[in-house]
Amino acid sequence: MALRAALRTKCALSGFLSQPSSSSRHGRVCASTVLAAQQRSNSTSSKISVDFDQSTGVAVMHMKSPPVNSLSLDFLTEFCISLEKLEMDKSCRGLIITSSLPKVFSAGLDILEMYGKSPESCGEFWKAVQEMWLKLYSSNMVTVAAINGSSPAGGCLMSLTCDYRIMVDNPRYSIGLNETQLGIVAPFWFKDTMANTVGHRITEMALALGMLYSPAEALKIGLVDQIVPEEKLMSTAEQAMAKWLAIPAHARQLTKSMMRKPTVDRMTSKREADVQNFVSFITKDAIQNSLRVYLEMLKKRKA
Ligand SMILES: CCCCC/C=C\C/C=C\CCC/C=C/C(=O)SCCNC(=O)CCNC(=O)[C@H](O)C(C)(C)COP(=O)(O)OP(=O)(O)OC[C@H]1O[C@@H](n2cnc3c(N)ncnc32)[C@H](O)[C@@H]1OP(=O)(O)O
Repeated sequence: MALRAALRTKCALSGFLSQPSSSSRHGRVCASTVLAAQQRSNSTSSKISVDFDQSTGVAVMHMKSPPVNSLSLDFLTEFCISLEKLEMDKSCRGLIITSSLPKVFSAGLDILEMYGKSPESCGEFWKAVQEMWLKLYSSNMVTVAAINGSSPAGGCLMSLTCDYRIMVDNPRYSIGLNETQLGIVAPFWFKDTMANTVGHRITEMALALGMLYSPAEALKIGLVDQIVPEEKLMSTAEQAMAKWLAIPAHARQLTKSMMRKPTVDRMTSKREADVQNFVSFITKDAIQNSLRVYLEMLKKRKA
């Protein structure tokens, strides 16, 4: 609860839509850069750890919530707090998001947060999902997803919010918005985020069929930007980051805002209604039944 209270306070202070402005980090004299004797810092919470290299201004966020980095309320809360801290540190210009777990980037939203829960819990959970999306999609930092494992549904959404996606070329990994396979529906802002990346028609078909793509297929439709062997993932992410950071920050940030603001505005203007929609949808008996069947299928597949 303390974490959630901390997050609420931080969010109230910073707002969600940090627009690039004359006070953006570009060109600022940065106290932490000047004063820091230590070039690297590390912060760790139970589900996230962050390595920040002050010499490059790039942080690497490692998701480390076994077994599958599912996006539970606690995970999302820690994630948003870490993100907010980096966003407020003007010496941090870039963020690489990756997983510390083998085989899985993120299994998406934690199904157990949506199954058998009260409407109030579901509402609190959904607000945290919205917040993660808003913070990432409107971040002033350059964001790179280093996708080192499967990344279905909410995991795919998290990747899609980044500026650039690099995935390990392993055909056993998959990525996509597979919600319909669970008997649920990707909300409009998941759909918008994917359509902004791969276009309307591909999104329509992908969402309707709940498609999960191999890395090679994902590259072909533009769902990821690059595929690389596992051992080259982080060096490629660093190279991509350097390329994006070489662009004048104010120009890059204004361009990002110009491209993403209509989508962000649409979501923020419907935020409350979206929570109500989610709660009334997910608590329906038929939807709860679909989630139960899906959870059983996951367990059977394992056995
Ligand atoms: C017009 C009206 C519209 C209204 C619309 C309004 C609102 C919208 C409504 C709803 C929107 C919801 C959006 C939902 C988004 C999501 O992200 S849903 C989650 C989707 N995720 C998945 O389908 C992934 C499922 N998992 C897997 O496929 C695999 O686990 C894997 C990620 C590929 C990893 O495989 P593997 O390494 O083999 O691990 P296991 O399968 O053995 O799993 C280990 C344990 O983890 C549990 N688990 C897996 N995924 C999840 C998850 N997402 N949540 C919770 N738990 C998960 C799995 O059951 C195993 O548990 P046990 O060890 O057996 O206890």
